[in-house]
Parts: sequence; C-alpha cells; structure tokens
Amino acid sequence: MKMDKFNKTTSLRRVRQVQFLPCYQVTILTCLILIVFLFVFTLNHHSFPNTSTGRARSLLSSSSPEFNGGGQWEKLVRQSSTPRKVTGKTVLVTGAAGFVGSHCVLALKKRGDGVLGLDNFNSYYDPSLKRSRQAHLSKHGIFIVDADINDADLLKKLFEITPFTHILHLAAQAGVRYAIENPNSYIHSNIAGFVNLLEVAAKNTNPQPAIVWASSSSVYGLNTETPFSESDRTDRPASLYAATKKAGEEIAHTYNHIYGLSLTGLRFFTVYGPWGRPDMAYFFFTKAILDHGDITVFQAGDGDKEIARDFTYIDDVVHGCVGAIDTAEKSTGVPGGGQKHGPAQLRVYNLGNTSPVPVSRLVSILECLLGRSANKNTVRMPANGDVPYTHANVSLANQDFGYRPTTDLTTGLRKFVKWYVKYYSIQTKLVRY
Ligand SMILES: O=C(O)[C@H]1O[C@H](OP(=O)(O)OP(=O)(O)OC[C@H]2O[C@@H](n3ccc(=O)[nH]c3=O)[C@H](O)[C@@H]2O)[C@H](O)[C@@H](O)[C@@H]1O
Repeated sequence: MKMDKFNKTTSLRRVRQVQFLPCYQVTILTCLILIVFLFVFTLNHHSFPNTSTGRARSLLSSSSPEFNGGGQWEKLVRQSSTPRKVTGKTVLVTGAAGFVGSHCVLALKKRGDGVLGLDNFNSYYDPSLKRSRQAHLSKHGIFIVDADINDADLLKKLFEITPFTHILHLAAQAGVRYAIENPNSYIHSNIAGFVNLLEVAAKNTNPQPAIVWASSSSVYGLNTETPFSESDRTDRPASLYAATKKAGEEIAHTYNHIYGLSLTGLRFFTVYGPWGRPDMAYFFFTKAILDHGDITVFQAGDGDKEIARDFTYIDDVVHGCVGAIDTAEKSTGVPGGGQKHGPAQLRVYNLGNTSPVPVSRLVSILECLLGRSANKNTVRMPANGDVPYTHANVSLANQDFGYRPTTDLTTGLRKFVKWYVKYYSIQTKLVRY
C-alpha cells in the first residue's frame, strides 16, 4: 500500500514537471528530437553503397525506391563517371564486377577516364568474388550500380545523369557448357539484354555513345581454317552460347544500319588471369589440384588434333578493349532513333594470343607451379558445345589499334596462381617455374 502511494506521488510529480516545462526547454527538446530524427534518416538513406553489405545492395537495387531518385545515389553515379582528365572519356561498363569488366574499369579509371559500372551480381558463379572485385574497385572511386541490363528505365536514368561517350558492354551469360543446363539465361542476357541496351542507346541518348562489346572466339564454331580470321565462316556455332554471341554480331549490324550506332565486337579467346572466373578450366583445375580432387581432361578422337586453346592473358585483353574504345568513332544517329546522318563504324576483332596450347599442357604448367600432381581422368571430349581448337589471327586488331599480346601461358598462370593462393589464403609454397 505504502509503495503504491509512493509511486503515485512520484509519477504525479513527474507529470507536473512536464506540464510546467518552460517554453525554451520545450523548444530545445523539439530541436533535439528533430536532430535525432534527421540523423537516423540520413544514416538510412546515405549509407555508402560501395560495400558488400546486403543493406547497401538493397539501397542500390533498381527495385528499391531510392535507386533513381536519391540525391546521394545520383551523386555517386556522377562522381564515378566524371573524368579526371579534361580529355577523358565517360564510359559505362556493363558487367563491371565480372572478370574482364573489373580489370577494364580499373585501367580506364587509372588513366583518367570517368567510369561507371553496372552489374547484376548474379549467382552463375560465387557472387562473393564479384563483391570482392567491387570492394577492390570502390577503393579507386569506382561505383557499380547493382542492376540488370534488361532494366531500360535504369539505363535511361543513367544516361540522363551522365551523357556517356562510350559503353563497354561486357555483361553476358558466359560459359560454353552451362548453355546445356540453362539455355534461357543466355537468351536473357546475351540477346534480350543486349537488344535492350542498344534500344536505349539508339533512342534515349543524346549524343549517342559508341559501343564496344564482348563477342567470343566461340563464334568460329566448327571452322577448320586456322588461324581464325575475322573474315572466316561463323555460321556453324557448336553451342547455344556461341549462337547467342553470333546473334549479337548480327544484331549489332542491324542497330548500326538503322540507327547509326558505332559498334565494335571483340572476339575474346579463353581469357584467364588473376580475379578470374571459377567456372573456367584453369581456375577449377587449380582448385582441384590444391584440394587433391579429380580433374577431367578432354581429349580429341584418334587422328584428330589435340584439344587446345589460344589462352589469352587478361592484361593483353584489357589493352585490346582500351584500344578499341580509343579508336571507336562517334555514332551517327539522331536522338530519338530517327534517320542517321550517315554510315557509322561497324567492326569485329579477334583478341587472342596467337599461340594455342593443348589443355594437357595447361595441366602440366599448373602442376609445376603448384608443385603437385593432378588426379587426371582423361576422357574423349563429350558433345557439350566445346570446340576442339581455337587460334586467333590478330593482325586486324594490331593494324587498327596496335594490339599485340605479350604474355605466354606460363607467365600468365604464374600470376594467376599467385593471386589465387593469396585471395583464398592457402598455405602452400609455390614453385619457381
Ligand atoms: O574464348 C571463348 O570464346 C570462350 O572461352 C571460354 O571457354 P573455353 O575456351 O571453353 O574455356 P574453358 O571452359 O576454361 O575450357 C578450356 C579448355 O579446357 C577444356 N576442359 C574444360 C573443362 C573440363 O572439365 N575439362 C577440359 O578439358 C575445354 O574443352 C577447353 O578446351 C569461356 O568460358 C567463354 O565464356 C568464352 O567465350
């Protein structure tokens, strides 16, 4: 009873105190509440998005309301795409958190161009590797928008904020063999996504950008002429992946013809190196050798040429991409997709190493560098979309923008395994080879 009375008296006193707060205290209290509210609001809306947190991702996702309205988001887009040099270009790089994309973005940024990345961070392979590349790039002031190339509104918004002079379009569903498992993903990215990007570039940009994009050595398909030259037949793709890349080349022709878009397709030849793709043989062979797992090495049929690839080191490919950007002419179309002023540039180049290496030799080099033997199962190459042999003739790229590959497979793989053991914190002694 006594206790109840005490409580009642105390609370009555408190009520009275509140009731009789002087006017200036009420003002101070209101201000404090306002400040706290503003602080919380700012934290929620202005988190720095170049982190790999889910929170940051949700803020940047095109489906979130902040994606195209947020002042801070626009500021990041603007900052990233503003060139450091007066003569610098402004480049939108799709697939920027991918293997080739992340290397190109950095090279462009380092030389003073303004670069904005775009990537959908899909889970075709471990997205945490893509997030790590993103975190690495953010240290260099590069911002990657988290969105899909099929999102036309987002693309239009980006062009409203920055009139990009160039698009380096590398976003794609890669991998030859995965097309058997998930054919629609190739249609979604390599056909629908590419068309969406070209539609926006043709009809919603002013001035229209020049576009450099990733085709593939796989377009040569069952071609038997070697080395592969750009004028060789490319109408016999061996995989759906190759067919979508070949379709991309034809689609590029159409948009160049109707809308005057300047378009350059680059046929990459089995690109490898640090920060590479875990779905590629050199990468998962390395993992298997270190884990004492098995690898399957495809072998040619009796009397056939050995299975080989024109493995091309990433730095050489980056030089090729930058060279293609620097020699790309302006588009000739008019905003809104009307009549073009005149013919626009349409190009296709091989970016290879000019020296094919058998897959069995790739395995031997890895064994030497890692100081361990691989557990190999050698099987006849299955009908999985792979082609037996690739070999690039790069004289056209050399003539037009001085492309000259300089890294042999052993040197390139040495750099790759060095990166691999560091990135995955593997305690092993690499062999000097
Ligand atoms: O140059 C290209 O156009 C293509 O290069 C690579 O495709 P690929 O050459 O097949 O590269 P890997 O998947 O790393 O295969 C390399 C070689 O290893 C062989 N391989 C692959 C997997 C395996 O388990 N065993 C094996 O012997 C393949 O037949 C191939 O000869 C990329 O994955 C494609 O995205 C790219 O477009």
